[in-house]
Amino acid sequence: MRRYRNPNKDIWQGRVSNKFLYLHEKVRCVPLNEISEPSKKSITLLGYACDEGVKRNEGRIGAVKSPEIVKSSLGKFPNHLASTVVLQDAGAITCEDGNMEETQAKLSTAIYTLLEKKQFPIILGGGHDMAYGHYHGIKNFLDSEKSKQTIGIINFDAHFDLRQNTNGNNSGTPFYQIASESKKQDVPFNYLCLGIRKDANDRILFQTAKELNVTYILSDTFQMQFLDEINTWIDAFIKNVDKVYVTIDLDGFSSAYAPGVSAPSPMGFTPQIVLECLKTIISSGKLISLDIAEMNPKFDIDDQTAKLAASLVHYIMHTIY
Ligand SMILES: N=CN[C@@H](CCC(=O)O)C(=O)O
Ligand SMILES: [Mn+2]
Ligand SMILES: [Mn+2]
Repeated sequence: MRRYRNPNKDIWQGRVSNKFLYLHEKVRCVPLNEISEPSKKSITLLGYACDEGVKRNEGRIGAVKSPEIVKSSLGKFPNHLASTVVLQDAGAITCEDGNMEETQAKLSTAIYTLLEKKQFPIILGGGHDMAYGHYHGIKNFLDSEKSKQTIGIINFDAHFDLRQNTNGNNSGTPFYQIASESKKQDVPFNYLCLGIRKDANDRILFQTAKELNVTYILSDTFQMQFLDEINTWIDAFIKNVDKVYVTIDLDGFSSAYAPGVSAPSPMGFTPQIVLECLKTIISSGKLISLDIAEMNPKFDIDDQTAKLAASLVHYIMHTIY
């Protein structure tokens, strides 16, 4: 299959217990075209091995290699999932020729398939252009169901990623593209950004956010001492939509936690506030799919960012089921 790599079982290694104590012992490698409807609850991990969008956005490339590194870190973590929960690795969507748009389309189709097969998808990027394909997969799936359901996008990020795509699409344009298409289709654009840095978004981006009615919390208030108020904003946002798509850009975390990204944030947020917000989002029962973007192993230190991404996946898996 073009733009697709089968799961590689060699990356799933670690301490051997023979009692499913570790996630590498729990995970099943299942190619995308063999994913079937589960009798139990099922989580599928899929890579988005593409940093073409980062390259086009003049960022530091390297994220293409991240999905397998995050999976490999996760495999060494303990497994506390119930035996009734299935965990699958479905490989990765790839981009060898610079055609990011076709890779996004391939991701969209993969998301549609995963949702149709009643999986909870966790997508590991790759650049944040992943969000454009991911959103479309969710939208196409919901549109195929008879009831019209609305999607709320919650983005943990230092950046709005609302750059206008007049000179092409890249890792900084996905939510602008979604907003423009939503307007044309007369579909609401529900976008909540958590952790926006004033020193990392220019005036045009703030103006665009205002015009598109984007709700956002700045990084200086996206902190544990404001948790009650933050939860009030999240609850109000979720109440207004049918399904929630969460996207976590690792460059929103302080570079003390996430040095391995294209655009680091020394003044970024903490893992604690993100876990609290994820708990709130998951408890709504509306979370349909999730991704983690922008991990760049080339700039990681002692695998800290890979482990942070793996810890987020670990927390999410153990909180949804
Ligand atoms: N994915 C988004 N990237 C940021 C990059 C910022 C930077 O290079 O400092 C953006 O376009 O805003
Ligand atoms: Mn970002
Ligand atoms: Mn981003």
